[in-house]
Amino acid sequence: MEDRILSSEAENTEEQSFEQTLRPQLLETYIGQDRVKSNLEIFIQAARNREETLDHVLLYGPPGLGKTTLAAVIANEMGVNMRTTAGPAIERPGDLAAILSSLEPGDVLFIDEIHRLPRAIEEVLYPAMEDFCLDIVIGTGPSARSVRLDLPPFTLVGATTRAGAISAPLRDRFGVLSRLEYYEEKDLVTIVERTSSIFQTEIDREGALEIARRSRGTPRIANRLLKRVRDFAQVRAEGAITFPIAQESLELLQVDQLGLDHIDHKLLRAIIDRFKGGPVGLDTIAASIGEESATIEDVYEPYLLQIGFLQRTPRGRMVTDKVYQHFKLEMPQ
Ligand SMILES: Nc1ncnc2c1ncn2[C@@H]1O[C@H](COP(=O)(O)OP(=O)(O)OP(=O)(O)O)[C@@H](O)[C@H]1O
Ligand SMILES: [Mg+2]
Repeated sequence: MEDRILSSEAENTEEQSFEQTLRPQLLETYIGQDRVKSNLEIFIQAARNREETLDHVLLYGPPGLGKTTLAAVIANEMGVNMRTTAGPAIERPGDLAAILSSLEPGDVLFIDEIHRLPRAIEEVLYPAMEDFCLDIVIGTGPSARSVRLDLPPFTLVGATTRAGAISAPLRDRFGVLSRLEYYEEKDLVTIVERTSSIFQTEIDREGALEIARRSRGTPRIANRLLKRVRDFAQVRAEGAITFPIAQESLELLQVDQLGLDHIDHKLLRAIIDRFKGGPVGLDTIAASIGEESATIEDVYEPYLLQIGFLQRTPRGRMVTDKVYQHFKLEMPQ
């Protein structure tokens, strides 16, 4: 997969530490996702009033929409500490048992990429989530026996980009399932303005709007584009970001007006030029542009489906009228 300024995944550790400084800490400063937020607000308030732990929460949705950020916000709002781990980091049941037994009462345990937990480890989680206990087998063979250990009450917050990959028994043990959506333009404008003020960079409304419009509904991309536009503004315009500055620098970065780049163009043009606009099977498209089917499905396609540029049909993918208009092409008969 190529490097891509519009990738919705975090690029490297430098970007991760940059993001860390931009994370809102409270529900009030967490922008957008109103439906998810107002539900959580009620559950958090209720749990606090009863002096109980919050129900286990599963956060799901595409990369860069704020799942990790929201997990930390939940812990902050509950006034507890958060322990963080990730599905692929837990290799043996004992690893998870060690983490669970080191929690303090009320803590949030955040498991990122929870769909990648091995099945044998998932099974350790079931009694932990349900009854706050661990079943440990001591010894082997005929003398083996199972011992039950109590755990402090805790809240599991799981995050995943692939809700469909989570097993039903695990999914059923979460009391709160929250799906994060692509952000509306107005919320991305607020995010861009907030980040600019943290950067102490001047930006006007039209400049912020132009960056928001090209950010594919994703705060991570909005912040990344802002950072590049800010560099451009410093060199060309004494630092202030205006509409023409944003527009010019995003053109240079080859991000088009809808936030599409050369990879999106390549994919869409291949369907138009080689397959008459579709329908065409995913594997055929993948072979024709030299990409993995899974990459197209998980990384390239979701946003194109979201904006109604692609459609999934039983016979494969099809481009829509909007794509012909966007490329100023004649619709085929
Ligand atoms: N609601 C929000 N308000 C303001 N900034 C946000 C919001 N959501 C996300 N961000 C910013 O976007 C960046 C990415 O968010 P985050 O890392 O939480 O996404 P994620 O969903 O966990 O992504 P991944 O699936 O890759 O783990 C962070 O820098 C964060 O500051
Ligand atoms: Mg994350």
